[in-house]
Amino acid sequence: MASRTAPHEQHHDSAPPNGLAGEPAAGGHDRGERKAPSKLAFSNDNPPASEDEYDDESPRPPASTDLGFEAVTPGIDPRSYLAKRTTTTSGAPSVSYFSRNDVTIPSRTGLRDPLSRQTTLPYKMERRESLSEIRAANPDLSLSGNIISATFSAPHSFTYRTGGQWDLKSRRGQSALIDSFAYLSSDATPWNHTVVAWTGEVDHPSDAPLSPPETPPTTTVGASSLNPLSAPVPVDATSKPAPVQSEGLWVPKKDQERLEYELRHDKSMPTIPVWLSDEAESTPEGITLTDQTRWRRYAEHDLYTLFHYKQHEPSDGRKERVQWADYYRMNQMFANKIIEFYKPGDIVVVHDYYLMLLPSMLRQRAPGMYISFFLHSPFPSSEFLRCLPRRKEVLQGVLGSNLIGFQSYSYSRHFLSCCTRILGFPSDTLGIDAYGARVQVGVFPIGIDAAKVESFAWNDTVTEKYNTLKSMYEGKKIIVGRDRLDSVRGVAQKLQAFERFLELYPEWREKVVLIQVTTPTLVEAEKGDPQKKVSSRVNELVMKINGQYGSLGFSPVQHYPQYLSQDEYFALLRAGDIGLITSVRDGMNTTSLEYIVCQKDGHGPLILSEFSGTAGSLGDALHINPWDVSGVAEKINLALTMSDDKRMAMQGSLYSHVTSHNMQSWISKFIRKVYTVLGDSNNAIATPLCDRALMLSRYRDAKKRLFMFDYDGTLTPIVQEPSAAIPSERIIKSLRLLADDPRNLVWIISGRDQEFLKQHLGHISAMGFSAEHGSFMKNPHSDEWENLAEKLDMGWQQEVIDVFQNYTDRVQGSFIERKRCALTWHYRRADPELGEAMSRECHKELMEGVGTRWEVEVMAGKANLEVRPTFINKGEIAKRLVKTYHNPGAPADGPDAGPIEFALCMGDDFTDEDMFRSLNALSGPVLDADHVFTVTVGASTKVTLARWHLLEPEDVIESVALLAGTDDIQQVSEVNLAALSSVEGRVPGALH
Ligand SMILES: O=P(O)(O)OC[C@H]1O[C@@H](O)[C@H](O)[C@@H](O)[C@@H]1O
Repeated sequence: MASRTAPHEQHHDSAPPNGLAGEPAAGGHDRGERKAPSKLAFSNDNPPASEDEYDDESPRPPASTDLGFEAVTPGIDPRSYLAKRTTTTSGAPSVSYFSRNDVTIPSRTGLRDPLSRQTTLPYKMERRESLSEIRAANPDLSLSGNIISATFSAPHSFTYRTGGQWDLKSRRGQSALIDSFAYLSSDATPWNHTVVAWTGEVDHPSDAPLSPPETPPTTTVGASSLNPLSAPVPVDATSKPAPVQSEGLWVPKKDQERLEYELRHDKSMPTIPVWLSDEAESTPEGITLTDQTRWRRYAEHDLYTLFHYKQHEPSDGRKERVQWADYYRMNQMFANKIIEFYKPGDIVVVHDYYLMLLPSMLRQRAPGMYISFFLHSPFPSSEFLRCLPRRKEVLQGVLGSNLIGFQSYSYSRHFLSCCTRILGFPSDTLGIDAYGARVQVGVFPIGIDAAKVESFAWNDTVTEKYNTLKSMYEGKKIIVGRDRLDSVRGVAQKLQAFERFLELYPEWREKVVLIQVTTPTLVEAEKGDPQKKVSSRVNELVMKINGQYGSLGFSPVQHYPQYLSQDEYFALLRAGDIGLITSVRDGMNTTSLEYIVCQKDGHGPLILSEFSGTAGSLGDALHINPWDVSGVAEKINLALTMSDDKRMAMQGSLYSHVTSHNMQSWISKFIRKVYTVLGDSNNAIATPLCDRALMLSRYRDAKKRLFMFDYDGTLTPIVQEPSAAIPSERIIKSLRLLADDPRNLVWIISGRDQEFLKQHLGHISAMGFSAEHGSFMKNPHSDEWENLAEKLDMGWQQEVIDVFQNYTDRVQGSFIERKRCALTWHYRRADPELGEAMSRECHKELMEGVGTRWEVEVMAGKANLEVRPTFINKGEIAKRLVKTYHNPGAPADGPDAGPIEFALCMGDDFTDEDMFRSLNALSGPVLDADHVFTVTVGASTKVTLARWHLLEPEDVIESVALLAGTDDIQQVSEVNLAALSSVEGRVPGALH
C-alpha cells in the first residue's frame, strides 16, 4: 500500500499537545504505511462489571485491553504490561487485538495501566483480502483504504480529575459493535480504521473545576440561555434555546488536546472524539460541558421509544423542539468533525439511531462520499413511524447513504415502505430511488465474537463459579434470564409465563428455578418513573410466585437486580438448562448469542421471543410470543422434556450459526456490500438535500443577492385545476420581505401568463416577473411589461391548437390553456395512463409536424404538454438577469452596482433545467460557484442539473421563510450562523 499519512494525523501528529512535543510516540503509528502489528495480549483480570447492552440487553464479554498507547513519556512503556503472543487455531494464525481497556492518563507523566493479566484471543477470521485485491475487483471505485466509523458514544467513558488527569473506563454496552471497531483497526483487515465518537458524558469528581479561570460568568452557564446564537437549527422554525444550566464542567484546551492525542494514537482503535457543546461554551481556552445528557435526549426519548413501538403521550411540543434542535446540532457536529479529515475514497459507516441525520449532512458537504448506515435497533412499520413529527427529516437524513443495513428483514421492509408511504419515493425489495440515485437496503444481522466469548467462558474462574452454581441448585433445572430493566425487555411477561408454567405443570414445582438478573436501563426515556414501574411490577410478580410456589427452603424465582461480574455472567450462561428471552421488541439480542456459545455442549435449549431481531437468524431456537403466557409455559415444558438427540441437534445448529455468523463476518460482509453497491454502475451520485445552513450563511454574507423562483410545483404544489394553485400567505409574506430588502433582486420566472402572476403576486411591486417561459418581463418597481416575443410570427399557434383540440376530444378531462404566446395542453384531470400515452403521441405528432416548420419547442411538463417559441426560455432569462445585475466594475453608488454575491434558483420541472444550465455555465467564469444555489424540487428519481435538492414546495417555503426571517424564524436564522458556522469546513471542490 502506498505510504500515506492519515489526514487527521497530518493535522495533529507533528506537535503532540501539552508538553509532549518532541517526544515521538514510540513505534509511531503511521496508518498509511502499514498497520501496527496486532497486539496479542488481552486482559480479563479485574474487568468492569460485564453488563453489556447491545441495542438491547446483551452482556458484554470481558473488556479487552490496551488502548495501544505507546509510551508518550520516556521511561513508561505500556507494552511492558502486555504480553504479546501469537497463537494458531487449526493451522490458521489467530488474530488478536484489543478493544478496550481501563486506563488512566495522568496529567503529564505518561500512562498508568491498571491491568495485570492478559489472555490470547483466538479469532476466527474472514479471509483477509488485500486492498489491492479489493481495488482490482472494483475498478470503478477509488477506495482510499480508510474506513471511518461514526458512533454516538465512544468505546470508553471518561472521568476528568482535578490536575488534568483522565481516567478511561470501558463503556457498558454494544460490545459486538465495539469489538468490530477493534477488528477493523487490527491487521486482520486491510483497512485503516478510525472511530469518530462523542466523548459521552464526561464524569468528574465533585472537586473538578466547574468554570474556566478568569472567564466571564456567561461561559460557565448554559450558554444557550444567554446567547441566542447557540440554539436551534435551520430546519426548525420554532425551536427555542435549551434550558438554562447553572453549571458545567470546565476542561482546559490543553487537557482536551491531550486526551484527543492519546485517543487518536490508540493503535487498537484510533478514535477521534467529538466534543459536544454549544458554540459559546467552546473558547480558545477550553470547553464548558453543560447538561451533557441533552445530546442523547431526542434519540432516546423519541426515536428509541418509537422504534420499540412505545409511543409517549403527546405534549405541547416545546420540549421536543428543543431536543430535536440538540439532535440536529449533535449530528452537525459529527459531520463537521468527519469533514475535517475525510479524504475522497474513504468509506464512512454511520451507526445507529443517534446519527440518522448524519448521512445526508455528509452528502450535502461531499456529494461523492461513500456513505453507509447501519441501524442496530428495530425499525417500526410506517403506521408507527407516521406518529413521529420529524418522520420526514429522519428518513431523508438516512437516505443520504449509499447503503442502509438492518438487523432483520422485517425492519428493512418497514423502512422501504416508510420511504414510499411517507416520502413517496419508489422502492423495491432491494432499495429506494432517492434524489436521483439508488439507495440500497440490506439485512446484516450482527454477530458476536464467538471465539472470544468461548475463551472467556471456559476459564478456570468461570468453571469454579459454574460448579458452585450447579451444586447450589443440584437436582434442579435452571432457567436463565438476564435483561435490562426497561419495558421492552419483557421481564414481567417472563415472570407471568413462569408462573403459568408452574401452574400448568405441577410436576416441575420445586424442580425448576428461574435465575433472573436485571440491570438498570441505559436509556434516558426509560429511567425514572418508567423504570420504577417495571421494577415494582417485577418485584410484585417475584413475591407472588415465590409466595405461591416456594417454601421456606426454596424460592422458584431468584431475582438479582444487580450487575454481574463477567465471570459470574458466563458461569450463569453455562449453568442454564434453558435460556429464556421474552423481549417484546428488540433489535438484536446478543445475550441469546452468548448463551448459545456457552451451551456448546448442547444441553440447554434457547427459548426466544419472536419479537427479537435475533429470531430471524436463529431458526432453531424455540420461538415464543411473549404475550401468550400459556404458549411460553408450554415451550418451557417442551424444552425440559425434549429428547437429548433433538436438543443436541438444535443446539448444534445454533452453535454453528453463531460461530460462523460472527462479528468478524458481520462487519466484513457489510463493508464488502458497501463497495459492491458503490461499484454498481446504476449508482449515480445523488443530488444532495439542500444545505440550508450553508445557504443561510452565504445569503447573510452577501451584499447583493439574486433570486429566481419558478412558480408551479416550486412555490405552490401542482393541483388539479391550474387556477387553484394560489400562493399561501406564508410564501407571500416571505417573498415580500425578501423583495423589500434593497440588497435583494427577487424574480418569479414562470410558464404562467402575466394575468395570473399579476393577480396573485403583482401587489409585491418590488418583485420582477418573467411570464410564459420568458416571453414577457416586468422589472421590479415597474408596471411595464416587455414583450420579448413581439416580433415573432405566431402563425404556429393555430396549428398547435388544432392538434391539441384533437387530443382534447380524445382524452376525457383534458383541456387547453391558451396564453398570449405559449400554449399548454393539460391532462392532469384525465386518466393518468391514458393521458401519458396520448401526450407521448401528441408530442411526436407536434415534433414531426409543426416542430419542423416553426421555431418552436414542445415540452413535456407535469401532466401537460407546452409549446413555445424556441428562442425564449427560462435559461435565457436567467442569463439576462445575471448580465443586468452582476456589475463588479460599476461605480459603487450606481443603481445596479456591485457583483452578485449570492444567487438562488429554485424550480421543479424540465423548463427549469434551462435556468440551472445557464447558472452552472456562469458559475466560475462570472459568479462565485460556491455562492450559487441551484435547487430542484420534487421527484426523488429526478436527474437534474441542479446542485441541491428539496423534496416539495413546503420545503421551498420553509427555506424562503428562513432567508426572509419571517415569523419567529428570525431568531432561528440568527442562531444558525453560530451553531453551524463550521459549515465552512467543507471539502474543497465537493460541490459540482
Ligand atoms: O413554469 P411554471 O411556473 O412551473 O409553470 C409551468 C406550467 O404550469 C402549469 O400548471 C400552468 O398551467 C402552465 O401555464 C405553466 O406553464
